[in-house]
Amino acid sequence: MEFSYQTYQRSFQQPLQTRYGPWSIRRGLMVMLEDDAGNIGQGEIAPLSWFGSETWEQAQTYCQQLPRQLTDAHILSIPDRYPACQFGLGSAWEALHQNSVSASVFPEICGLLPTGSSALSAASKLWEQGYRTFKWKIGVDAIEQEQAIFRRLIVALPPQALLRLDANGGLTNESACRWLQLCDQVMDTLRIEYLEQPLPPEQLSAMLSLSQQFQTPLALDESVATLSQLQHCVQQGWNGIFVIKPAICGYPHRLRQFCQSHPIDAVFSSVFESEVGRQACLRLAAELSNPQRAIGFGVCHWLSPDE
Ligand SMILES: O=C(O)CCC(=O)c1ccccc1C(=O)O
Ligand SMILES: [Mg+2]
Repeated sequence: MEFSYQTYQRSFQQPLQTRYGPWSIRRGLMVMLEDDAGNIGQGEIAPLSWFGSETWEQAQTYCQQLPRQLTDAHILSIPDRYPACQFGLGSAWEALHQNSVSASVFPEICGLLPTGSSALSAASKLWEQGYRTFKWKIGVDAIEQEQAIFRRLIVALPPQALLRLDANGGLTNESACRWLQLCDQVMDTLRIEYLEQPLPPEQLSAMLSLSQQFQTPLALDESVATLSQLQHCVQQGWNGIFVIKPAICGYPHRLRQFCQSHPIDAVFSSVFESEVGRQACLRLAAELSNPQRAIGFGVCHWLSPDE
Protein backbone atom coordinates (compact mmCIF):
# COMPACT_ATOMS: atom_id res chain seq x y z
CA MET A 1 0.00 0.00 0.00
CA GLU A 2 1.10 3.53 -0.65
CA PHE A 3 1.96 5.75 2.28
CA SER A 4 1.81 9.52 2.44
CA TYR A 5 1.66 12.04 5.25
CA GLN A 6 1.27 15.70 5.93
CA THR A 7 2.21 17.74 8.96
CA TYR A 8 -0.33 20.06 10.56
CA GLN A 9 -0.33 22.76 13.17
CA ARG A 10 -3.32 24.29 14.92
CA SER A 11 -3.56 26.84 17.70
CA PHE A 12 -5.89 26.64 20.64
CA GLN A 13 -8.31 29.49 20.96
CA GLN A 14 -7.08 29.74 24.53
CA PRO A 15 -3.89 28.03 25.66
CA LEU A 16 -4.44 25.09 27.99
CA GLN A 17 -2.96 25.85 31.41
CA THR A 18 -1.47 22.87 33.15
CA ARG A 19 1.26 22.56 35.68
CA TYR A 20 3.65 22.05 32.74
CA GLY A 21 2.88 25.64 31.71
CA PRO A 22 0.65 26.94 28.92
CA TRP A 23 0.15 24.83 25.80
CA SER A 24 -1.02 26.80 22.79
CA ILE A 25 -0.20 24.90 19.60
CA ARG A 26 -1.08 21.33 18.65
CA ARG A 27 1.27 19.88 16.05
CA GLY A 28 0.74 16.51 14.48
CA LEU A 29 0.78 14.49 11.28
CA MET A 30 -1.99 13.12 9.12
CA VAL A 31 -1.08 9.82 7.54
CA MET A 32 -2.75 8.11 4.62
CA LEU A 33 -2.57 4.55 3.31
CA GLU A 34 -3.93 3.67 -0.10
CA ASP A 35 -4.20 0.12 -1.44
CA ASP A 36 -4.07 -0.98 -5.07
CA ALA A 37 -7.85 -0.80 -5.39
CA GLY A 38 -7.76 2.87 -4.38
CA ASN A 39 -9.19 2.36 -0.90
CA ILE A 40 -7.95 4.88 1.60
CA GLY A 41 -7.33 4.68 5.33
CA GLN A 42 -6.47 7.80 7.25
CA GLY A 43 -4.81 8.12 10.62
CA GLU A 44 -3.44 10.82 12.87
CA ILE A 45 -0.19 11.05 14.80
CA ALA A 46 -0.70 13.44 17.70
CA PRO A 47 2.33 13.20 20.01
CA LEU A 48 2.35 14.48 23.57
CA SER A 49 6.02 14.48 24.44
CA TRP A 50 5.59 15.87 27.97
CA PHE A 51 3.63 12.70 28.68
CA GLY A 52 6.55 10.62 27.43
CA SER A 53 5.55 9.98 23.82
CA GLU A 54 7.91 10.80 20.96
CA THR A 55 8.12 14.45 19.97
CA TRP A 56 6.49 15.86 16.86
CA GLU A 57 9.95 16.18 15.27
CA GLN A 58 10.76 12.54 16.03
CA ALA A 59 7.43 11.43 14.57
CA GLN A 60 8.10 13.45 11.45
CA THR A 61 11.61 12.02 11.09
CA TYR A 62 10.20 8.55 11.50
CA CYS A 63 7.60 9.09 8.76
CA GLN A 64 10.21 10.66 6.49
CA GLN A 65 12.41 7.56 6.51
CA LEU A 66 9.53 5.17 5.79
CA PRO A 67 9.34 3.97 2.18
CA ARG A 68 6.43 5.14 0.06
CA GLN A 69 5.33 1.53 -0.43
CA LEU A 70 4.51 -0.10 2.89
CA THR A 71 3.79 -3.71 3.78
CA ASP A 72 1.88 -4.94 6.83
CA ALA A 73 5.27 -5.78 8.33
CA HIS A 74 6.26 -2.10 8.18
CA ILE A 75 3.10 -1.08 9.98
CA LEU A 76 3.59 -3.72 12.66
CA SER A 77 7.26 -3.07 13.34
CA ILE A 78 7.22 0.52 14.56
CA PRO A 79 9.41 0.62 17.70
CA ASP A 80 7.70 1.16 21.06
CA ARG A 81 9.47 4.49 21.49
CA TYR A 82 7.09 5.87 18.82
CA PRO A 83 3.71 5.20 20.47
CA ALA A 84 1.93 8.04 18.64
CA CYS A 85 3.25 6.74 15.28
CA GLN A 86 2.09 3.24 16.23
CA PHE A 87 -1.37 4.64 16.91
CA GLY A 88 -1.53 6.83 13.80
CA LEU A 89 -0.36 4.20 11.34
CA GLY A 90 -2.12 1.38 13.19
CA SER A 91 -5.45 3.18 13.06
CA ALA A 92 -4.95 4.15 9.39
CA TRP A 93 -4.32 0.45 8.70
CA GLU A 94 -7.50 -0.51 10.58
CA ALA A 95 -9.46 2.12 8.70
CA LEU A 96 -8.21 0.70 5.42
CA HIS A 97 -9.06 -2.90 6.31
CA GLN A 98 -12.24 -2.77 8.32
CA ASN A 99 -15.13 -0.80 7.01
CA SER A 100 -14.73 1.36 10.06
CA VAL A 101 -18.11 2.59 11.17
CA SER A 102 -18.55 5.49 13.56
CA ALA A 103 -19.09 4.68 17.18
CA SER A 104 -22.79 3.99 17.70
CA VAL A 105 -23.32 4.01 21.46
CA PHE A 106 -21.82 7.18 22.67
CA PRO A 107 -20.45 7.48 26.19
CA GLU A 108 -21.14 10.64 28.16
CA ILE A 109 -18.46 13.31 27.74
CA CYS A 110 -16.64 15.13 30.54
CA GLY A 111 -16.54 18.91 30.25
CA LEU A 112 -13.12 20.46 30.78
CA LEU A 113 -13.17 23.59 32.94
CA PRO A 114 -10.58 26.32 32.51
CA THR A 115 -8.03 26.68 35.30
CA GLY A 116 -8.45 29.33 37.96
CA SER A 117 -11.64 31.13 38.82
CA SER A 118 -13.01 31.18 35.26
CA ALA A 119 -13.96 27.60 36.08
CA LEU A 120 -16.98 28.97 37.95
CA SER A 121 -18.77 30.63 35.04
CA ALA A 122 -17.65 27.92 32.62
CA ALA A 123 -19.18 25.29 34.89
CA SER A 124 -22.63 26.80 34.74
CA LYS A 125 -22.44 27.23 30.97
CA LEU A 126 -21.38 23.62 30.49
CA TRP A 127 -24.10 22.44 32.88
CA GLU A 128 -26.68 24.23 30.72
CA GLN A 129 -25.22 22.52 27.66
CA GLY A 130 -25.90 19.18 29.30
CA TYR A 131 -22.56 18.24 30.80
CA ARG A 132 -22.81 16.44 34.14
CA THR A 133 -19.18 15.47 34.72
CA PHE A 134 -16.51 18.14 34.92
CA LYS A 135 -12.76 18.23 35.10
CA TRP A 136 -10.68 20.95 36.67
CA LYS A 137 -6.88 21.22 36.57
CA ILE A 138 -5.07 21.82 39.84
CA GLY A 139 -1.41 22.17 40.77
CA VAL A 140 -1.16 25.24 38.53
CA ASP A 141 -1.43 28.00 41.18
CA ALA A 142 -0.84 28.12 44.94
CA ILE A 143 -2.84 25.51 46.84
CA GLU A 144 -4.60 28.07 49.11
CA GLN A 145 -5.83 29.93 46.06
CA GLU A 146 -6.97 26.78 44.27
CA GLN A 147 -8.72 25.35 47.31
CA ALA A 148 -10.59 28.64 47.77
CA ILE A 149 -11.88 28.41 44.19
CA PHE A 150 -12.63 24.73 44.68
CA ARG A 151 -14.85 25.52 47.68
CA ARG A 152 -16.81 27.98 45.53
CA LEU A 153 -16.95 25.56 42.62
CA ILE A 154 -18.47 22.71 44.60
CA VAL A 155 -21.34 24.86 45.83
CA ALA A 156 -21.82 26.47 42.42
CA LEU A 157 -22.27 23.07 40.76
CA PRO A 158 -25.61 21.30 41.25
CA PRO A 159 -25.26 18.41 43.73
CA GLN A 160 -25.88 15.80 40.98
CA ALA A 161 -22.71 16.92 39.19
CA LEU A 162 -19.49 14.93 39.35
CA LEU A 163 -16.15 16.66 39.56
CA ARG A 164 -12.72 15.26 38.65
CA LEU A 165 -9.52 17.00 39.61
CA ASP A 166 -6.38 16.63 37.52
CA ALA A 167 -3.04 17.52 39.10
CA ASN A 168 -0.90 16.34 36.16
CA GLY A 169 1.59 14.91 38.63
CA GLY A 170 2.21 18.35 40.12
CA LEU A 171 1.53 17.71 43.81
CA THR A 172 3.80 16.63 46.63
CA ASN A 173 2.77 13.94 49.03
CA GLU A 174 1.84 16.66 51.50
CA SER A 175 -0.25 18.76 49.11
CA ALA A 176 -1.89 15.61 47.73
CA CYS A 177 -2.97 14.75 51.29
CA ARG A 178 -4.39 18.24 51.73
CA TRP A 179 -6.40 17.90 48.52
CA LEU A 180 -7.64 14.43 49.36
CA GLN A 181 -8.65 15.49 52.88
CA LEU A 182 -10.64 18.33 51.40
CA CYS A 183 -12.25 16.09 48.78
CA ASP A 184 -13.26 13.57 51.46
CA GLN A 185 -14.64 16.38 53.60
CA VAL A 186 -16.90 17.86 50.94
CA MET A 187 -18.30 14.54 49.77
CA ASP A 188 -21.79 15.40 51.07
CA THR A 189 -21.84 18.63 49.05
CA LEU A 190 -20.48 17.29 45.80
CA ARG A 191 -19.08 13.96 44.76
CA ILE A 192 -15.45 14.17 43.70
CA GLU A 193 -15.27 11.37 41.19
CA TYR A 194 -11.50 11.12 41.42
CA LEU A 195 -8.19 12.91 41.68
CA GLU A 196 -6.12 12.28 38.57
CA GLN A 197 -2.34 11.75 38.76
CA PRO A 198 -1.52 13.58 42.01
CA LEU A 199 2.19 12.66 41.98
CA PRO A 200 4.77 12.24 39.20
CA PRO A 201 4.75 8.87 37.37
CA GLU A 202 7.80 7.49 39.21
CA GLN A 203 5.94 7.73 42.55
CA LEU A 204 3.56 4.85 42.01
CA SER A 205 4.01 3.28 45.44
CA ALA A 206 3.28 6.63 47.12
CA MET A 207 0.07 6.89 45.07
CA LEU A 208 -0.84 3.33 46.03
CA SER A 209 -0.55 4.28 49.67
CA LEU A 210 -2.53 7.51 49.16
CA SER A 211 -5.29 5.48 47.56
CA GLN A 212 -5.53 3.42 50.74
CA GLN A 213 -5.60 6.47 53.03
CA PHE A 214 -8.51 8.37 51.52
CA GLN A 215 -11.98 7.67 50.26
CA THR A 216 -11.74 9.85 47.17
CA PRO A 217 -10.55 7.55 44.37
CA LEU A 218 -7.33 8.15 42.46
CA ALA A 219 -6.74 7.81 38.73
CA LEU A 220 -3.43 7.28 36.95
CA ASP A 221 -2.79 9.23 33.76
CA GLU A 222 0.87 10.17 33.10
CA SER A 223 1.83 6.90 34.85
CA VAL A 224 0.04 4.90 32.16
CA ALA A 225 0.71 6.95 29.02
CA THR A 226 1.85 3.94 26.99
CA LEU A 227 0.68 0.36 26.95
CA SER A 228 3.86 -0.97 28.58
CA GLN A 229 3.41 1.50 31.45
CA LEU A 230 -0.22 0.44 31.75
CA GLN A 231 0.82 -3.21 31.94
CA HIS A 232 3.42 -2.35 34.56
CA CYS A 233 0.95 -0.51 36.80
CA VAL A 234 -1.60 -3.32 36.56
CA GLN A 235 1.17 -5.75 37.59
CA GLN A 236 2.09 -3.49 40.50
CA GLY A 237 -1.43 -3.92 41.81
CA TRP A 238 -3.07 -0.61 40.90
CA ASN A 239 -6.77 -1.30 41.09
CA GLY A 240 -8.00 2.26 40.86
CA ILE A 241 -8.88 4.14 37.71
CA PHE A 242 -6.73 4.28 34.58
CA VAL A 243 -6.95 7.24 32.22
CA ILE A 244 -6.14 5.98 28.74
CA LYS A 245 -5.12 8.31 25.95
CA PRO A 246 -5.28 5.98 22.95
CA ALA A 247 -3.51 8.44 20.64
CA ILE A 248 -0.26 8.02 22.58
CA CYS A 249 -0.79 4.52 23.93
CA GLY A 250 0.62 2.63 20.95
CA TYR A 251 -1.08 0.24 18.52
CA PRO A 252 -4.89 0.20 18.79
CA HIS A 253 -5.04 -3.59 18.34
CA ARG A 254 -2.70 -4.14 21.29
CA LEU A 255 -4.68 -1.76 23.50
CA ARG A 256 -7.87 -3.56 22.54
CA GLN A 257 -6.32 -6.94 23.35
CA PHE A 258 -5.08 -5.71 26.70
CA CYS A 259 -8.35 -4.09 27.79
CA GLN A 260 -10.35 -7.12 26.70
CA SER A 261 -8.19 -9.44 28.76
CA HIS A 262 -7.88 -7.23 31.87
CA PRO A 263 -11.02 -5.91 33.54
CA ILE A 264 -9.68 -2.44 34.34
CA ASP A 265 -11.63 0.70 35.24
CA ALA A 266 -10.64 2.71 32.17
CA VAL A 267 -11.50 6.31 31.32
CA PHE A 268 -10.57 7.07 27.74
CA SER A 269 -9.40 10.59 27.06
CA SER A 270 -8.14 12.84 24.29
CA VAL A 271 -4.78 14.51 23.71
CA PHE A 272 -6.54 17.23 21.67
CA GLU A 273 -6.16 15.42 18.41
CA SER A 274 -8.07 16.56 15.31
CA GLU A 275 -11.11 14.89 13.81
CA VAL A 276 -9.35 11.89 12.22
CA GLY A 277 -7.60 10.88 15.44
CA ARG A 278 -10.63 11.76 17.51
CA GLN A 279 -12.90 9.39 15.57
CA ALA A 280 -10.38 6.55 15.94
CA CYS A 281 -10.12 7.26 19.69
CA LEU A 282 -13.88 7.49 20.12
CA ARG A 283 -14.38 4.11 18.46
CA LEU A 284 -11.96 2.56 20.93
CA ALA A 285 -13.59 4.45 23.80
CA ALA A 286 -17.03 3.17 22.84
CA GLU A 287 -15.63 -0.38 22.93
CA LEU A 288 -13.33 -0.24 25.93
CA SER A 289 -13.97 2.72 28.25
CA ASN A 290 -15.95 2.09 31.46
CA PRO A 291 -19.51 2.95 30.35
CA GLN A 292 -20.30 4.21 33.87
CA ARG A 293 -17.84 7.06 33.52
CA ALA A 294 -17.72 10.07 31.21
CA ILE A 295 -14.91 10.04 28.65
CA GLY A 296 -12.38 12.86 28.48
CA PHE A 297 -13.20 14.20 25.03
CA GLY A 298 -15.00 17.40 25.86
CA VAL A 299 -12.61 20.02 24.67
CA CYS A 300 -12.59 20.18 20.89
CA HIS A 301 -14.30 23.58 20.98
CA TRP A 302 -11.04 24.92 22.36
CA LEU A 303 -9.36 24.23 19.06
CA SER A 304 -9.75 26.41 16.02
CA PRO A 305 -11.64 24.55 13.29
CA ASP A 306 -9.84 21.92 11.22
CA GLU A 307 -8.19 23.54 8.22
O1 LIG B 1 -9.28 14.13 30.15
C1 LIG B 1 -9.99 15.08 29.77
O2 LIG B 1 -11.15 15.22 30.18
C2 LIG B 1 -9.49 16.10 28.83
C3 LIG B 1 -8.13 15.84 28.30
C4 LIG B 1 -7.02 16.29 29.20
O3 LIG B 1 -7.24 16.68 30.32
C5 LIG B 1 -5.69 16.32 28.64
C6 LIG B 1 -5.58 16.71 27.31
C7 LIG B 1 -4.35 16.80 26.71
C8 LIG B 1 -3.23 16.50 27.43
C9 LIG B 1 -3.32 16.09 28.75
C10 LIG B 1 -4.54 15.98 29.37
C11 LIG B 1 -4.60 15.44 30.78
O4 LIG B 1 -5.48 14.66 31.12
O5 LIG B 1 -3.71 15.73 31.55
MG1 LIG C 1 -4.62 14.02 33.15
